[in-house]
Amino acid sequence: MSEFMWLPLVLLPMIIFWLIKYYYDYWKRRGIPYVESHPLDLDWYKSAGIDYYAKIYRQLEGHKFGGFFSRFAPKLMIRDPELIKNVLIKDFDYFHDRGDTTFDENEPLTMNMFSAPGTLWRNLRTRLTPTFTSGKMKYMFNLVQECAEELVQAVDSHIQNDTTIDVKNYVTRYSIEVISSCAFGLKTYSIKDGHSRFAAMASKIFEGKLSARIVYLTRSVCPKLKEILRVPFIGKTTSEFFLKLTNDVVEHRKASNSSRNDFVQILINLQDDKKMGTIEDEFTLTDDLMSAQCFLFFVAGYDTSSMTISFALYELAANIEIQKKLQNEIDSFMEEHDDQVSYEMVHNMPYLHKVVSESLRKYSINGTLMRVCVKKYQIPGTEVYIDKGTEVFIPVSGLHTDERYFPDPERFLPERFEDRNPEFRDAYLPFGAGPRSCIGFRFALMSVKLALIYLLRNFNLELCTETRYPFEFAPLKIVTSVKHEIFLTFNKR
Ligand code: HEM
Repeated sequence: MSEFMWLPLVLLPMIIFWLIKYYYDYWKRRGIPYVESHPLDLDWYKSAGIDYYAKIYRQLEGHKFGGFFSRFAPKLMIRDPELIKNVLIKDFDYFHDRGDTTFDENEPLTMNMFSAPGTLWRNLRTRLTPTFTSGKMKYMFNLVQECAEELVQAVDSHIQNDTTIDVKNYVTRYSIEVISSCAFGLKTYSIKDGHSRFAAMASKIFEGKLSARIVYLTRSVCPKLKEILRVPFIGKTTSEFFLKLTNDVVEHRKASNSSRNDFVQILINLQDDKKMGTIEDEFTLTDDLMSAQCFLFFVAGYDTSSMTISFALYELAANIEIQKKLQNEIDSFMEEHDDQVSYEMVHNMPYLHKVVSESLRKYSINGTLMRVCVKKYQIPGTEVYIDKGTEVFIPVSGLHTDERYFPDPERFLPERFEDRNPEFRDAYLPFGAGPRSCIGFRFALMSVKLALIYLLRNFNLELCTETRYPFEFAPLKIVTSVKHEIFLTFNKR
């Protein structure tokens, strides 16, 4: 036996170590400030986005941008509000894709506006923008209002026996009802019953099963793998449920020649309108694409809105003076309007708007915005180039908790939205910014504000012994959510 047999045993680990080090020195080699990392650093897996991106943001303190590693791959974080505006708005042509690796032409539901790249995204966004105008929101106002009334009834009957309420549970049921009603034209009775097939399917999408996490991870580390592995991102049952649901609703509407003021109707009209549905660039709003957009409205709208309402309710219970001030505003508006809530009224309540804005600041619903660089880009004012394919992150939760823009960031202070200077404005990104910002923000504000108006008009809220704070945020979710219940005491006013 050769005396050098041991050599590979020593050399191989050294080579592997060197290759890993070389890979993880990606940002160092490029002369860009960065956060040190290694393959065993699994912070991205263990922490919630709201905490994770704020931590990286703080680690890059003093730099306008910097590199980090997440999901075993190099990413770039842009910290400076001026540069962020360039990425999101001015130089949008370089960053029009989100780089969402869930997009898959073989999986109809993933072909939605959030995940779609390039031309498909542009086509969808252009066609669907008119769906979200104030005019269209007004049509849906009554549907959402009905849900807010049901929410009050459900809370009212709960507190007959027990004044302690898990607000997260109730407002999730409310949000499911709102979206199922406005996106699919369906009554699910989830507020009253607490259980519905729709709600069960919704929880399946978000329950973060290990298999879904593995698929998501492998796709984000190596997008090519999806062609080889062919494992669907959305489970078969969920996928079939939502595809059939939209098909049934569409067929029923067409067959009965009936119509309703909801998203599915707007999409049916869009499909029927030859000028809109099929234009020169041969974009056709197929049935599958239509289902994918309804599914997206549901996915994008239900957790985001319910968590926003839950956080606001918690803060109102924790800050009784703010709660009283908001109740006074609601009461005086109701008196002025003969106890009738209208779309205009909801949007003209200044203090309510500040309370919602502050909740969205303190609890960033998305810890980060994501973009992918689609062609080589020079960062303005520097000699640094971002390569095509680089994933770019905008650290919303970091900006929202930066003392420089929001003094005393831990404090819930709606008054900070009184006179917003431009610097403050640029650092505030709850709905993103630019052509790819949240298309549903008007709808979201309408449903969040209506729930708050109805609940505060009818109940006084207080913290109770079961209220858990600080919150423990759930890891690996796109939407910031709390792992546990949010208990509050409700008393009839
Ligand atoms: C409080 C509730 C909500 C919050 C905080 C929120 C936040 C966001 C954020 C941060 C983005 C990414 C923006 C960017 O990358 O610049 C986004 C995208 C999106 N949101 Fe929302 N959202 C909410 C509710 C809704 C609702 C109710 C809908 C639909 C009914 C909706 C539909 C969408 C869609 C379709 C996109 C993708 C837009 C595109 O890529 O063109 N969102 N949302």
